[in-house]
Amino acid sequence: MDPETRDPGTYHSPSRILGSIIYRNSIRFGPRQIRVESAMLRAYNSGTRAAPYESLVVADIGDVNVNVYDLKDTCKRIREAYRKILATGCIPLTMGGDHTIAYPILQAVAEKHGPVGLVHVDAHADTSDVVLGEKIGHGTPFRRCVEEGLLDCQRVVQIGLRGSGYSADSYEWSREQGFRVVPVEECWFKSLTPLMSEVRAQMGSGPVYLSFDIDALDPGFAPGTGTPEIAGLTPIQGVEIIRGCRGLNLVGCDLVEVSPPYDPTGNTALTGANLLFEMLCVLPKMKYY
Ligand SMILES: N=C(N)NCCCC(=O)O
Ligand SMILES: [Mn+2]
Ligand SMILES: [Mn+2]
Repeated sequence: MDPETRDPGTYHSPSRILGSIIYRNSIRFGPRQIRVESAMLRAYNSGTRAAPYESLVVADIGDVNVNVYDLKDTCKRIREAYRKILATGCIPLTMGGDHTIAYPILQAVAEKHGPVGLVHVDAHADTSDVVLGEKIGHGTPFRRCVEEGLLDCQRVVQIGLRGSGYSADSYEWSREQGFRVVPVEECWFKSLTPLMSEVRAQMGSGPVYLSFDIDALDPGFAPGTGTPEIAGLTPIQGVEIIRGCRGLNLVGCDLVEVSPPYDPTGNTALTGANLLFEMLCVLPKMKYY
């Protein structure tokens, strides 16, 4: 389709290689829709018997005042906001927004905790150096984090990676840093509970950040996202991963890339809300009946 005749609401841009990258935007409306769908959540976790509201002080503290016209300024605003949030002793659970937000959040997290472990659940490694000419974007956060020493690379795992890539081995850079890479093919047709036993051993007792890109799930379950990739994880596997984080020294979590315009049933936002609840239920000092 001729770039000039495309629907102005759809963002296309020639890639450096073939075709074009089609990024379905409006991710910034994700938090609003996740809040709407979170109305269905109850107080206790029937699967794990966790009682989050008996264990912790839990609050929705609202949105960071981002700059929708300037991504770099938005990152600065997020970093400054999270410095203040973390100074209170809070463990933030963040709704994205696209995966760019993990970079400024981890800048603030590492300032407080030092280089942290990372459980990264995603279809994409998000370790590109430059995408569409930009160093800051949702395809580059973890490259920037490594460059700035924010991650304890031997304690990083990336789970669910898949899809077409910019090179034959899209995960080479991750492995070169010392990350454990778990491509989706190693997840197909199996419970991820055994994998999470290995991840807990890898993470040890040090601080860990959990970053969950909703596009880790198969688009049949979570179509409302900007860069869907087929043959993904099931919601059951997503829950297994999060529940497998029980006992880790979690210092922060996020759930990113929910795009409401592509989520007509609301199921993607509903799944995001439930995954965030599961994250709440594995935080340190949780009471279980
Ligand atoms: N959805 C996230 N976080 N990243 C997608 C990157 C897609 C790309 O660079 O082509
Ligand atoms: Mn991502
Ligand atoms: Mn992704």
